[in-house]
Amino acid sequence: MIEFHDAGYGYGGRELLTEMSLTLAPGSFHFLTGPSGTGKTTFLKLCYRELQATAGRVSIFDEDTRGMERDDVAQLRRRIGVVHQDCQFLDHLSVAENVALPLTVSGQPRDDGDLSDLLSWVGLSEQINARPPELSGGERQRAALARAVIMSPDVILADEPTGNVDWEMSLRLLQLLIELNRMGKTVVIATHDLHLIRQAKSQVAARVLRISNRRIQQSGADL
Ligand SMILES: Nc1ncnc2c1ncn2[C@@H]1O[C@H](COP(=O)(O)OP(=O)(O)OP(=O)(O)O)[C@@H](O)[C@H]1O
Repeated sequence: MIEFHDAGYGYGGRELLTEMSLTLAPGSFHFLTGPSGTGKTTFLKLCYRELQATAGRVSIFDEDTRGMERDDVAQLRRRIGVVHQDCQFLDHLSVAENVALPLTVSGQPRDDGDLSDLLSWVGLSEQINARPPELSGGERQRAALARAVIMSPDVILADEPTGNVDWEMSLRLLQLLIELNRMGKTVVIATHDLHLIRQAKSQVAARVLRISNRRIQQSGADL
């Protein structure tokens, strides 16, 4: 589904990630971990072609992402939902409108029943008409997850989705991501939280990608 072939990336010629060869198979569940600043967000950006590898090659859905046309990139992004680390929203729109934004932007019809089901799945039924500044940290993360999955993507990339929330909320978010994986979605979660990785182990066949010394090391979830 997403394949790295001896891929590397550097900002401004300074190598950050190197010699990455790995496959994120359809329906797989991966944690991506490593100290702050080692390149987790950068790796995720390579996975949705926000960045292009500066060495080697990254293929997404069997397509080489080098020199891809803008339309092809847009097409590919529709199949990938991203939960960004800072989960930005448009503050003048309601939670429901923010979550539905990917549909609006791509000119697709919005089914209010489906939207309400999705918001209830993430536990935000009460906040449908709230504005983003009224949400707590955990509610924002769940709204960001709902927005990432509204287009029914095949892949979900979550960048520190439990960054600013307490343990109980982290588990709730993890549960939602595990449910998505059970529906057949490929899931990648970037996190510092080793407890979260251990917690997932009993429920899902998670693999761990650890960034160390500019390279990605793969292992099971036995930490
Ligand atoms: N646009 C950019 N231009 C130059 N350097 C950048 C850019 N984006 C990130 N970097 C640098 O690349 C390195 C890796 O950043 P990245 O955000 O991928 O790390 P991370 O592992 O996700 O960090 P954190 O856990 O703190 O979120 C950092 O040193 C960062 O300063």
